[in-house]
Amino acid sequence: MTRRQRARLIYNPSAGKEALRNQLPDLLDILERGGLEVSCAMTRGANDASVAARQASLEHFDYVIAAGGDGTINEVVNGLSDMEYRPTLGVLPAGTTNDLARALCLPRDLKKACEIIVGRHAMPMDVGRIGDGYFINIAGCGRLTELTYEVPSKLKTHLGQLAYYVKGLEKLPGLKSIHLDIDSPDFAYEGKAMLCLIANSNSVGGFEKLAPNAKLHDGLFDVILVKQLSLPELVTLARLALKGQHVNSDRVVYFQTETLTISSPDLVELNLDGEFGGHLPQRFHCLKHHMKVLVAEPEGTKLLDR
Ligand SMILES: Nc1ncnc2c1ncn2[C@@H]1O[C@H](COP(=O)(O)OP(=O)(O)OP(=O)(O)O)[C@@H](O)[C@H]1O
Repeated sequence: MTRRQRARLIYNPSAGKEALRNQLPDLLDILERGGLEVSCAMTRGANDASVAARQASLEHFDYVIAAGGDGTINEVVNGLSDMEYRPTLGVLPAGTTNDLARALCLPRDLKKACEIIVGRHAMPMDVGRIGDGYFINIAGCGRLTELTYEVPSKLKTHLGQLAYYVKGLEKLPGLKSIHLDIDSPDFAYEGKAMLCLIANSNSVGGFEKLAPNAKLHDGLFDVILVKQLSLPELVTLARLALKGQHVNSDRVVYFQTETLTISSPDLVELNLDGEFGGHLPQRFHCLKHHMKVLVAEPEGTKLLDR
């Protein structure tokens, strides 16, 4: 008799609008009926998801299911990325923005997302490495990126995605540029910038066209640098970004690369998948196909063809 495959469900009960708490029994039922033997690990605070993911790797689970927002998925990927054996990742998008789930075309409905997990259709996914840490969607620097971890969790629970825009509007008038020195085999830049994003996926901060050519499995980062600009120019650019047309602006530099170094004479904070990720200088590497992730069968095939 073949053994049932084992999954460790790592869930953050505080993520998003706290929908996981009520739905957990139903979700476990779908996973079990789909032939998975599931055990759970609930997070209580920072780094718990990383520790639980590492443990699941040591115990040779077939799958690790990350249930929460991008912060929880980031922790799970950080826990797994250094391990020799990396279970296939499943995602239950229970956060506020859910950038990875958007990039993977996963449904927001958690029951439907469980159906996709039991379908067991895996595709390869790149992971970004920076120092001894990892990211899946995005690394960013510039004052605008700092707002993502300044949004209080209570505000996100009540307002969802809107909480980010409220915080963004509050910050806009005081926004200052920073000096960046970017070096890569594909492009170099030295000068003032409002923002620099190193994208692994096409969905960043809920904007699905911010890095329009980014693919999760191409082994490349899409780098988007916004040069110094005035407040009205920034508003115009944000409007273009909704349609993916900002990359044609002369205020934007857009290129793809496997590796790059960013430094600055200023004290510049880094944002990794929406959380604080240390300071510049840093070297970034895109680790091609470092993980496997579960997706819907026709969607996953389309994603690979894109
Ligand atoms: N039980 C818990 N109670 C409160 N905070 C928690 C708990 N477990 C984990 N956390 C914290 O939750 C954060 C990650 O949240 P996550 O990204 O999953 O959801 P979110 O912030 O609602 O969604 P998004 O990242 O999409 O905005 C981490 O900073 C982690 O320390």
